[in-house]
Amino acid sequence: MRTGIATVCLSGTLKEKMQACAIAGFDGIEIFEQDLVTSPLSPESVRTMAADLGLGLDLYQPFRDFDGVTPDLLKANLRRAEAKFKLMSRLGMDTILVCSNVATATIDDDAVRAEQLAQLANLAGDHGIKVAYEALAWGKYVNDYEHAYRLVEMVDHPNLGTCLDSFHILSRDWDTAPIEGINPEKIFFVQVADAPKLSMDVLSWSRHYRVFPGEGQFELAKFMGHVVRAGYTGPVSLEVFNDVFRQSDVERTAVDAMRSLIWLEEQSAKWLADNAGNGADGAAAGGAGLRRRYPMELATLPKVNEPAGFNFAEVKADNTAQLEKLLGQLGFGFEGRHRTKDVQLWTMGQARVIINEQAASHAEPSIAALGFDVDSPVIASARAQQLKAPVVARKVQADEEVFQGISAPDSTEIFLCQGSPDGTAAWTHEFGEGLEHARSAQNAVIDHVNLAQPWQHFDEAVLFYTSALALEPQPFAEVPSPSGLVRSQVMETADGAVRLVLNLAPVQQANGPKTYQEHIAFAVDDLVATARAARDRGLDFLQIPANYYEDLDARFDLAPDFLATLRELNLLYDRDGDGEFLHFYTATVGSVFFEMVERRGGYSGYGAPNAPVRHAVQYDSLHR
Ligand SMILES: O=C(O)c1ccc(O)c(O)c1
Ligand SMILES: [Mg+2]
Repeated sequence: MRTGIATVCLSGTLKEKMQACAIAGFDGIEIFEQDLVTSPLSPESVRTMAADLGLGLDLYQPFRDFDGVTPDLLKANLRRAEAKFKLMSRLGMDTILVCSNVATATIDDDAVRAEQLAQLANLAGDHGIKVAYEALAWGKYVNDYEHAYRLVEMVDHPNLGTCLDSFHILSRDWDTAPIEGINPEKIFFVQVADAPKLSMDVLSWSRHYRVFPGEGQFELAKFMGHVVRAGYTGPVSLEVFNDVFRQSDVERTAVDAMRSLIWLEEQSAKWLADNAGNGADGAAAGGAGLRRRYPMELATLPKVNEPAGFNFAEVKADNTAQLEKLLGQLGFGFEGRHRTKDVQLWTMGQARVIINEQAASHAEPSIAALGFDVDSPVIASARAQQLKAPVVARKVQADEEVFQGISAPDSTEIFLCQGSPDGTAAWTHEFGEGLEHARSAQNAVIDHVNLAQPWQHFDEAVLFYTSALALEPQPFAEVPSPSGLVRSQVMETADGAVRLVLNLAPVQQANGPKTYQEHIAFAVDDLVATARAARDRGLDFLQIPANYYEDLDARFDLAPDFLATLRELNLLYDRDGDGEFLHFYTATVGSVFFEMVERRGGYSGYGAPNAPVRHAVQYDSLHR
């Protein structure tokens, strides 16, 4: 698959954008007109620079408001087009995107449009230029890709084809199957963008909220599957208008973009394999089940299953006393120090927490690393690296387990560990004898981990965990908090063994308290007993307001004894059609706190109705 990206996706000058695209490994770019018009570089130097960087200049765009106009306007439009064709020959470019008329069309007649597009195609032919006509979702008369293609067929000129843009097609919910019926010679260009499903006017949605494939909710593998089956072999190019990406670090965004195409390529191949034998493919393949080859080559990636569970969580601090105290009070036992590193191991049943003492001085406790159980750490690491995940190097001694580590977008280190059927971890032998602690007899596992994401890396994080770790993004929620509306996105495995919650922290106020907090939640079988024991050990619970319990009673009509127990122990409660959920939180140290949960029945949520209470209490304690 030939990869591309429009310069409009990125921040910086044209030169910076081109360099970042080359570093990220793109085959070609679309030059967005504004980027050239505002550049000090001559068209000739852009051409040379692209050649030096090994970047194809695949599309010049956009040319607007051409078709369906009065004769006077048509004359002016053809003059404008000719100037662009001449410019393109200086750039050494041969394809221009013409989008359907939004502003100046006054004649709604396909015969007129076809006649005008034919004149444009003739002129383009004189300059050796190909015109890719794209239906904008908000085009005045042409806003549907099949309509745009009908016009291309009516004109039937070698210099006129169509551009398919997934956003314009999927935002309008157009059926994508008819793409297979398009003559592949007439698909001059394909643009891809994902988006969250939002209800707003489609122009605003398109201009501000597009995201890279895998970061939104569109069925892009299916879209691409139809494009591939149509027989298209040209560039598949990202065109993502996004307010955040346009102000983020350009090299980093280009890598995020490239990751999305590598992932989309794999997902498209998978869609084609899963859907072999239906639609046009069935007829071509001569029946179900036959794998066929398509003109477009689709690369695959090392395959991984979703992780089987958390292997460990690691918290880092320069002063670890508070963390040790909290874990001890929760019922964790100290298993000892590592033979060669300044780290401690604390466990409760199968929940393993590493306290890393190597943090820089004055570093407050924060979640530094997460280990996941995978079938094959080497294969999982190969996949992540092919998806351009940065590798984390950790020093190991000869007889120690080698961890395959990658760095997540928020710099959390992700370790891919060898899972074991009984949930134990071989590396724990590297830790010396611990002190005897009055540890809990209860089993525990890591239930979920909640990571605070910097606002500019949130979408990147969703794609990272989806593509590299095979977690499934769930629809995101918004949690009201005194410091803002917190966007919360659950990423989990189908069986719920791994649940990661990504929270977009509200922007930090200059002199305000820290809004950045994250936590590790452990599941136990008997939360009330765990809470009682923790209270007896002096645990500092997050104090839940009395109003909460009144509301709880109003909503759930709880038995008075049970309600009294919840109130007494600062427990929170939720219930749905599948089961019940009990949980409590510790006070925060640095940016970290812990949660203990008990799931009853098939409850699979996180106590979402209780999240605003937690946020409010934490905010309050920071302001005190
Ligand atoms: O928003 C626009 O104007 C615009 C321009 C060119 C495109 O290819 C597109 O999809 C949208
Ligand atoms: Mg487009």
